[in-house]
Amino acid sequence: MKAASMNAHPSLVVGDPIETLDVPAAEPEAMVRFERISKTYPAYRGKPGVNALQDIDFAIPRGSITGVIGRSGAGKSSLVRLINGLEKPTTGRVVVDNSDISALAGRELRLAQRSIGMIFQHFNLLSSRTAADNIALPLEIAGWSRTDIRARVSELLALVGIADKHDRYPSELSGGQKQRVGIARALATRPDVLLSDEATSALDPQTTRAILDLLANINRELGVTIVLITHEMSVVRQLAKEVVVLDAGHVVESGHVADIFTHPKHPITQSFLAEVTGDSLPVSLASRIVPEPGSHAVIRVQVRGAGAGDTLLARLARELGLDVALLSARIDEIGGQQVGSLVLGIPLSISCGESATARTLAWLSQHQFPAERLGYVA
Ligand SMILES: Nc1ncnc2c1ncn2[C@@H]1O[C@H](COP(=O)(O)OP(=O)(O)OP(=O)(O)O)[C@@H](O)[C@H]1O
Repeated sequence: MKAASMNAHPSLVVGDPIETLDVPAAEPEAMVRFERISKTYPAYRGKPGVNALQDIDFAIPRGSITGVIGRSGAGKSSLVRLINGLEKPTTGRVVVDNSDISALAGRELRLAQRSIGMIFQHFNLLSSRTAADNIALPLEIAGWSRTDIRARVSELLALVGIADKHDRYPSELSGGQKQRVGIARALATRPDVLLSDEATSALDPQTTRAILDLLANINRELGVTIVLITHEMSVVRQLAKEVVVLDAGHVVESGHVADIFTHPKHPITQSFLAEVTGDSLPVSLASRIVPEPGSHAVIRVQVRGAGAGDTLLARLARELGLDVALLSARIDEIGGQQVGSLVLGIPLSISCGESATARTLAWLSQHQFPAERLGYVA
């Protein structure tokens, strides 16, 4: 096994700090590092080869919860199978906890895989085993004694909140309870990394919330690095602090969730975001917006940070002398930060006219508030 330099790709570690400091902040230590990865599935029985991943070069910080989001076929599963060594990269290497997992095979690979747990969309439990026996399986394979297995399984059932389901078979459990068994089984051998492959996609919103809360607790209390593979931005928003956006086998955007949510650059990220933040205006306001000048110009402004919306209104009044109307506001908590958008009405009085709107847009741009003009209200 080869130890790799932590500084091999300093600009590519996901999660540069949000604040600008005089002294460059220390780079977070990587738990998983993709180094110039490509993955091509060869042509097979007349089917053409597939370039599933190309130029993948980023790191997942130790102890983080990192979301990997992409549409179907973007390469998410291929990426996750490279982390646990189920697939080998065509070029490049995958370094997990300072070991090149792509170079391991046989017993060495199986040992490394014990420190990487995985949970699945359809839970993958054995129907003929009880909850306790499903959780015990990886411990049996690892050669634990019966006494140690019994104690560890009880501990794990309590950890995931289903101590009373010890003797239940999967068919007697709800989807959420089955996923709790899956999580307990994945954590049995005390892994450093937990891979979640669409683990909440088959669950209803309330159960999804409970499972994501459980994963957040596990990350906080056990320090396990969590990699969340998903096609749902709402899952990334609820749980992840870092996000990597995959499209057609390429990383198109990566960074802090709050940054990506407030300044999405790539069209695919923008389309994911529209699904959760909903650029839609309240119906009563949307129906009043017209293209011809009326009493107010309507501007939507992105804000972030506690109290940022109030501060913005106060500054517009103080610095531009404008009596701005707040037409609609939406503030959410994303990646631990308050982010949202305000829809403002800028008065078009005879004295200020269009120039007030132009001055407001210039001021917002100068102070780095992303803004767009939506039209006018009468
Ligand atoms: N074993 C394989 N052999 C050949 N092609 C494959 C194999 N596995 C995946 N692919 C192809 O690689 C591309 C990426 O697939 P992958 O499953 O990694 O994407 P994904 O983002 O996980 O998609 P989904 O969300 O639908 O599972 C797709 O074009 C897929 O058809």
